[in-house]
Amino acid sequence: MSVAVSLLCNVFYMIVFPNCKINLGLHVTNRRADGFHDLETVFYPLSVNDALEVISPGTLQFGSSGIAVPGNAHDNLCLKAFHLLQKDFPTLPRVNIHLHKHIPIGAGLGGGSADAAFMLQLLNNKSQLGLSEAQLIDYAAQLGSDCPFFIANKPCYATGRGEVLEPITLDLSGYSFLLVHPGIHVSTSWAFKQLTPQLPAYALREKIQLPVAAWKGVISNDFEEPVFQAHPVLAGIKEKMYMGGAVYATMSGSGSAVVGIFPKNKIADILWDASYRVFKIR
Ligand SMILES: C[C@](O)(CO)[C@H](O)COP(=O)(O)OP(=O)(O)OC[C@H]1O[C@@H](n2ccc(N)nc2=O)[C@H](O)[C@@H]1O
Ligand SMILES: Nc1ncnc2c1ncn2[C@@H]1O[C@H](COP(=O)(O)OP(=O)(O)OP(=O)(O)O)[C@@H](O)[C@H]1O
Repeated sequence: MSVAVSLLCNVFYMIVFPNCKINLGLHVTNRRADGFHDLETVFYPLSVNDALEVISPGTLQFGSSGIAVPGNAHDNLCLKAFHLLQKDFPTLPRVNIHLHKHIPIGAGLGGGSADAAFMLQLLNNKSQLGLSEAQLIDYAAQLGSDCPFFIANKPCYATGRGEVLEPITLDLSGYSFLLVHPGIHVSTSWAFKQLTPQLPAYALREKIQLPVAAWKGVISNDFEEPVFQAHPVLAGIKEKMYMGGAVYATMSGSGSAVVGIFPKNKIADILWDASYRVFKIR
């Protein structure tokens, strides 16, 4: 490719909409020597989205609007994704990034991981880096345990740290979803420390294929016990969802978002505290 064509390829304006995930079942099975834990879970993508805008070439800049992202902007996962690729592709043109943050943070919805994974994919496509899905998953795993899932971004049974992904057939399009985040920020590393890893009492990989109506009391999230104990309001949210007709309800990841699965277009009109963030995905 000539220099002129290669430069042209790197001139782009792009907006993508990173989505969130929920965990359906989650078991922490082993504490590892590297400080992480082995787990098994089923990841399911849902359409609550951020907006990620990237302009190239530019001066390397990051700005955000919407929900305030805690911490220093230099540590934002979007920039970390850029720097990670730049290490291996030193000629990667600098980009101007704007993130509009809509996915609640510290909610177990993987929003930061989604932003990072979408950034990797965008740079790979627009700057024609030629990375395969497997290579992108390797990069994503360096940015966070939830991050590789968003490269696949389809229902997956996950093991390892969360990066060993096996796509599964799980179509929940016949249901509506209610996501409630009461504003409690749960630290993921704190949540892992509350658990004693153990082998699960049932095979999640098989039980997830049962009808959703059979999941209650079968498919569980190990984090619910300690996180509900620390924040009893969360158990109340889950209970309200069942009272409102949810077919299944669970906390997502290490919390604190609670998700209810309802019959299609039959999400109950539950009155929530005005400070809660409530999302209906019909
Ligand atoms: C709880 C889940 O959301 C379930 O999908 C994920 O396991 C969390 O993934 P994540 O937020 O991407 O987590 P990371 O950013 O990789 O790690 C944050 C911290 O959580 C703990 N951590 C995370 C993932 C894992 N498999 N074992 C861990 O022990 C570690 O203390 C780590 O320092
Ligand atoms: N683009 C980003 N969006 C959100 N958080 C970010 C971002 N970049 C860095 N962070 C940092 O990551 C932390 C957690 O982000 P995230 O929203 O992925 O957590 P979470 O909802 O608990 O997800 P998980 O399911 O991965 O635990 C925040 O406290 C924030 O400081």
